[in-house]
Amino acid sequence: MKHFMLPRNTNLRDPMENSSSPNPTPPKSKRKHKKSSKENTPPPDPNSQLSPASATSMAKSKCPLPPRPPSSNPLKRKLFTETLSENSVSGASDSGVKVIIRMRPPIKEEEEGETIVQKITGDSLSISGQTFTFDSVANSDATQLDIFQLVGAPVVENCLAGFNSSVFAYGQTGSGKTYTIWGPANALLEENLSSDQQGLTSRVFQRLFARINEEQIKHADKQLKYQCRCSFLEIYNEQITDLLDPNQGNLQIREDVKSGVYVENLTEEYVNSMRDVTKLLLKGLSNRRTGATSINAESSRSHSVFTCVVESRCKSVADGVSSFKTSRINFVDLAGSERQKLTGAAGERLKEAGNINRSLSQLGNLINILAEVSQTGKQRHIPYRDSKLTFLLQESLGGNAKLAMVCAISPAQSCKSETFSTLRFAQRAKAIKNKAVVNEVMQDDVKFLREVIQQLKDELHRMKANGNNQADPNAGYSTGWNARRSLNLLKFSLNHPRVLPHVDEDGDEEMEIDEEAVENLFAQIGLRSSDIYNHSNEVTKLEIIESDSGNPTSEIGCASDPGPNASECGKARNVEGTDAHIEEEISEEPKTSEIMAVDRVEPATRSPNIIPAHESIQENPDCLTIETTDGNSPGILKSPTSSVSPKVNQSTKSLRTSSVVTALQKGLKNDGPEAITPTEHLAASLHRGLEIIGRSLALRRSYHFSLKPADSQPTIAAFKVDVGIQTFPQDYEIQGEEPLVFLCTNCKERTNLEGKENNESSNLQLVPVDESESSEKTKKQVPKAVEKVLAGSIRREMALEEFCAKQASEIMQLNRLAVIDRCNSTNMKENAMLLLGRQEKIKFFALRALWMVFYLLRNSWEQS
Ligand SMILES: Nc1ncnc2c1ncn2[C@@H]1O[C@H](COP(=O)(O)OP(=O)(O)OP(=O)(O)O)[C@@H](O)[C@H]1O
Repeated sequence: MKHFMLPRNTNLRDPMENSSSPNPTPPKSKRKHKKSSKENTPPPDPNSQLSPASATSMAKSKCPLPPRPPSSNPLKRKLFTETLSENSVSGASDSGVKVIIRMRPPIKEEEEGETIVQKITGDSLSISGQTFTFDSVANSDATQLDIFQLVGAPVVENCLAGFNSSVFAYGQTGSGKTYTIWGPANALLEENLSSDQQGLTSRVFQRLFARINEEQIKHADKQLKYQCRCSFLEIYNEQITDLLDPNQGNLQIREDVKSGVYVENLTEEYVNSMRDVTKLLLKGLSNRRTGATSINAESSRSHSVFTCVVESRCKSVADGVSSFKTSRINFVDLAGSERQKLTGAAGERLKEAGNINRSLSQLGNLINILAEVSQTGKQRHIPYRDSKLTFLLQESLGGNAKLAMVCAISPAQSCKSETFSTLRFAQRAKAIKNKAVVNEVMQDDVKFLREVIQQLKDELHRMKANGNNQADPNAGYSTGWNARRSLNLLKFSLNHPRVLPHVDEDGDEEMEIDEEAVENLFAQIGLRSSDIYNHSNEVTKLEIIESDSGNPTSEIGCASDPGPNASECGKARNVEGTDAHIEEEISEEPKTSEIMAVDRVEPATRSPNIIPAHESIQENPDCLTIETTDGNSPGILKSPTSSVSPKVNQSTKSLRTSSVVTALQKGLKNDGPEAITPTEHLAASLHRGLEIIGRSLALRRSYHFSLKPADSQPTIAAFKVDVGIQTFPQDYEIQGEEPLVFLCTNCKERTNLEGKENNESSNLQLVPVDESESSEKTKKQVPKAVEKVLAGSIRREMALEEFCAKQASEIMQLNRLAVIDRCNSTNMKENAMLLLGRQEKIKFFALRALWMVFYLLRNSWEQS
């Protein structure tokens, strides 16, 4: 049951903790929870013996109650089902609605008339030659005890087992619903407690208290304790009234993720004995709206719902682990359907009848839909909110509750049409499948989740601390890094080992281009695309050459250590077989450095429009890194080499915006204390990069990649646009004079690059080439290669984003479960995920923007 009529936050509270008193402290609520001082000594049980099934159920249980359950709250239940160990969860049981037909004896006026309903067998009847079959058919001579044994006894055992249960009485006015559920009013009086007229509710409570007593004695070693609290309400003309405090009218139904559906401000009172319950029943029933109709002198004009929440706690003798169970029993006496013609209702009665019929028709409609869903498996909208009744009782209708429907009928010919209607309703109700689960939480589970929450809190604090430390050049990176660690932590905590989905980076799928988005991007960074295209007239052609010869020029960018010794980053490693490509994956251990292969790039003629990397780094650290291995190189264009189809190899994976942030923050440090956010850095970088590219585009320069043959001439240093890689041209030596040696601070490996074989991946170079010698094919290949690089990165980022979203949803579920320790960490953890999401979004945005720019470039080249 979805916490219907339960005060907020009461479901998983532990009122019995530290309480040896049989009368625990009432929950905090506007509703009253009156303790009873009565002894929990059940009166003699007039009802029949325990069912064998229940005895078996008890015997099997480790604690006296059946297997461990998910929570009654669907969200909590889901989380438990998904995250906790097998033995802590019992599966949901699909249970059909139990339908019992009860035929009342003919009343005086009907005695002379014809009886049209005949019971055929224990579960079937016939009416006007038509046969109907249900779970049970109770003839007019069936006693209240018979009905208790059919319906009430299972309710008690289910309740003790931790299942929610509901009993609905449905039928036309005067058919015996009230009689069945409550019994005649005088049967509730103390002197008549053993009367055979007693209604179902009284009998259930008698049995319940007897069983509770029995179980507590039997499992005293496990400190088994029970606690019951009750509420009583009516829905009259679509308004809810508290029958235990009728001054509280027009109560509102609320729903939240923690408590499910409940009635705000509804009185709840603790009950420890039959006497307590009787008192409440008498009080509530006397406050019910009744009225005389031609069929029933005391007709109920409202739906009334009596609810009892039973909570239990026990401790396993073996391991000392406590378990908490919560179950709920609803007794629902529906107002009777009536035909105005038949009842002769007028005035207020007529208005009531209209409301009653409307409400019952909405219930019928809901039952039809639920029956259809159960039979066909089709997903449909279930209109629970059509009426107060269905909204309030939604958990009983197709949800987490075992439902029994007692359909009362009259045998009289005059009621034929109504009886048919009731039987058809009963048939449809029979088709509904509920999913009742045992509502139990183990202390171990609570402990585990508390630990996870604490870890997440700590992680969030660390992230925040790092994120706020703008002056620290490492801040951005470490924040990003911690975000990854958080994901790992989550992955670990939630016991969901998973890796980022593999993305084929070299895939050739076309990416969708949003021209408008490109324009927006330009606008955002303060440029108009037209400005860019009309910027300059110089013609230069750059080519990325893949060299497999000696003298490979490689840069190993130390992306992860942009601190004070950042200049040491980009230290030597043998390019071959080194970390030429960095897989962007979540690893359990933090990586202290990311080493990226960058190719030596030689400048063409030193165009004023092309900014050397070292200048750009010194003058404007925010720009995209354009590096040169030799800032002093003469501006001689190298003869183009024959082009080979470019391979976007592993080095392309070095396009990482996480490094951008790092690099930018390094620059930030050099620039002084002024705090610039990573987003601003990114925007500035894009601005600068686009400007450069735009100028080149305006000059109708062609960029393309080629594979440089092994025997190619040493290239002259040129510029290379390498997104997100911090370069340190000052560390470069002119090729041929000194071996190029770079050492990463972290790995401290020193490798002489000279004369070593080059990994293909490290040899991408951007060099000026003669346009005339470039083939059309090559022209197209250049942007395509870049496109692939960017597309791959974008896909990877998208995958990461998707992963983050999944993790976020898991955290959300975890947050919902956080009711267990009443921690207010929901927002914190959500913020954490937002933070994670933002990091990834920045990267994704940057890559996407660059990809768009290159796409435009390609178009332009193709056109030219
Ligand atoms: N099984 C029964 N045995 C004896 N009397 C019965 C039985 N069922 C109903 N009655 C009597 O029939 C009358 C109408 O019953 P009841 O008030 O329970 O009908 P109802 O379905 O609740 O009607 P309404 O919907 O108008 O409230 C009552 O006087 C009740 O005592």
